[in-house]
Amino acid sequence: MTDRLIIALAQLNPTLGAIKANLDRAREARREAWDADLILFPELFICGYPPEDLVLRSSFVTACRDAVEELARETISGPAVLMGLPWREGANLYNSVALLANGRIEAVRHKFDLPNYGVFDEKRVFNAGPAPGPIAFKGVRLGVPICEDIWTEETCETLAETGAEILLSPNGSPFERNKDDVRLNLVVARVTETGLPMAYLNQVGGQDELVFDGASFVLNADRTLAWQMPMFEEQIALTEWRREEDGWRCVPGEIVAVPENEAETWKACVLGLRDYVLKNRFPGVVLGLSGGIDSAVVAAMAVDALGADRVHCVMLPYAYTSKDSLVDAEECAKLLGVRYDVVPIKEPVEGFLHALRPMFEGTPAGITEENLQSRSRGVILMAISNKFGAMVLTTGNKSEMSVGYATLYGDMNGGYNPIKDVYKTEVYRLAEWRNSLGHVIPQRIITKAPTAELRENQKDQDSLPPYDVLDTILEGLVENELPVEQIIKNTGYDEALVRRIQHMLYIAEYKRRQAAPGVKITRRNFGRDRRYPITNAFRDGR
Ligand SMILES: Nc1ncnc2c1ncn2[C@@H]1O[C@H](COP(=O)(O)OP(=O)(O)OC[C@H]2O[C@@H]([n+]3cccc(C(=O)O)c3)[C@H](O)[C@@H]2O)[C@@H](O)[C@H]1O
Ligand SMILES: Nc1ncnc2c1ncn2[C@@H]1O[C@H](COP(=O)(O)OP(=O)(O)OP(=O)(O)O)[C@@H](O)[C@H]1O
Ligand SMILES: NC(=O)CC[C@H](N)C(=O)O
Repeated sequence: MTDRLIIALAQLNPTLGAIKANLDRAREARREAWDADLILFPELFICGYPPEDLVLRSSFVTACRDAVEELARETISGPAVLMGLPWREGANLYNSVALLANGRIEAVRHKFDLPNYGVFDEKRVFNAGPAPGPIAFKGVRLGVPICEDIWTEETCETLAETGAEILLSPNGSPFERNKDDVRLNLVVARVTETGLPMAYLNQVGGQDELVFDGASFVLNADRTLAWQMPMFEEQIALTEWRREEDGWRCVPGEIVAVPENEAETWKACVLGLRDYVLKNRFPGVVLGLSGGIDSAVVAAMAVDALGADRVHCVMLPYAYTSKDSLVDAEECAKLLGVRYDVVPIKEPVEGFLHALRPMFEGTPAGITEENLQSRSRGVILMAISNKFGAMVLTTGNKSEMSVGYATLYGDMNGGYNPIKDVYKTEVYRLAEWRNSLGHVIPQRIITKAPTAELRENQKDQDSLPPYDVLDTILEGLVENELPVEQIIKNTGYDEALVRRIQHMLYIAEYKRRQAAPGVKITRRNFGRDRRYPITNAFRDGR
């Protein structure tokens, strides 16, 4: 029995499905933490989280098991390992953690509480394990509740009742604004109920729409914070634990400051974008830079994510593109230091109009002709992507995605959208915040009235309410699922307006189903968090 343990917390960024690379990263982490007794990895680290239906493939589960067996053999020397992997037992498949020590897999525990809400679908692919007991390691009983297991009381309570002395929780907990506070409150509750200290370890990195922020921490039994690890960065923390009269205590270590508000959102968008591009092996990104706020913010995020030399901006002017837009786009590209090209779309637009003239003869010009401009830009950006390999970024913010204010197969073209879950009012705040670190977005882009420039003197506010009004209504409808009547009562807005926005939101579902994925930053992103039918005749109170 020991009275001192060094436990390494490996807050790392796995690549989903890259089992060999993740195994190598685990080996490297073990070397870095060679003096530790034990190294803890995030939930399902060997394959990355969330593996979704990949775990339904027996070859995938076998490859994970083989990799973990290989690592186990190496634990003849150096630190023991707590490693997450999918674990098959007869007909059951569990989301598990294995203790690797003395050259073998010494113990396995399974996740008891499988999350099945929001973005999570674990009951679809995993079986719930039996209530786990502690794992004995060097004479210390370690409780290993896996992520959702700490979101309810039962697992930690069982672990405490069956003699656990320290709680070590591996997590795959995706980012949402202010979620670090939610997690801290949960851990405070579990620590209070059990009287046990807990190390909370989270994955870091982007995985499709999800961003894992890390922000791991250790809370002692007296509820004092012993460690706070960084957000959005890898780190291996060597935490020292001592047995004292009233139980185990983590010796206070580093407490790093975590970003908040715009800084937190910006970093999440940047990390989500960076990992999507790098993990899918694109050489860089290309986007249409219009001289408007959305594309300017996306370009700045892309530069922060990938470096200026991997970002290509293209201005695609037409008859309605103003002189200011041309000047602002060029200025923005200069400030960002990116490659900038101008490709006029007059000829393609006129080519389409010419081809359609016999059929369209006598019809009034309108949305159809406006969309041809957006679609010509979309075709050109995709051609640049095909030719040079860079992925197209699409730039629709959450306000626009909500009400269908974007052209399908036009400005909706693209592989990824870093601001998909960011409302327009927040896009402005992000631009101001980013400029406070270094001027990259010309001020006029932030102050001028938003316009799609698809016809003479067009302004977004011709067809939409002011964005602060729109965003308030949308937050009620999307984030909070409030009844229309409640939103009218809360805000005092015109009933017809709120009903119109609800209608626009519902009839744009078909567009969102065809939209590129983008970083989730809210409680309810358009993706897995909010699964509305496309064919939907329901309207509140009608
Ligand atoms: N339920 C459904 N299921 C499947 N498909 C459906 C559908 N309803 C319509 N459609 C199809 O979709 C077409 C309409 O969609 P679409 O072609 O995109 O065109 P639409 O939504 O009619 O027009 C685009 C809108 O976005 C605005 N816009 C465009 C570009 C940029 C910006 C900006 O500020 O960023 C704003 C523009 O002012 C206009 O209000 C229909 O013609 C039909 O083919
Ligand atoms: N003249 C243009 N040159 C290059 N890209 C353009 C141009 N106009 C539109 N785009 C692309 O289409 C997207 C949708 O733009 P649009 O100007 O229609 O509305 P927006 O949502 O206000 O965007 P932004 O604020 O970037 O202008 C832009 O973000 C940009 O990527
Ligand atoms: N992987 C999990 O079990 C995550 C679920 C948990 N509620 C979280 O977001 O942290």
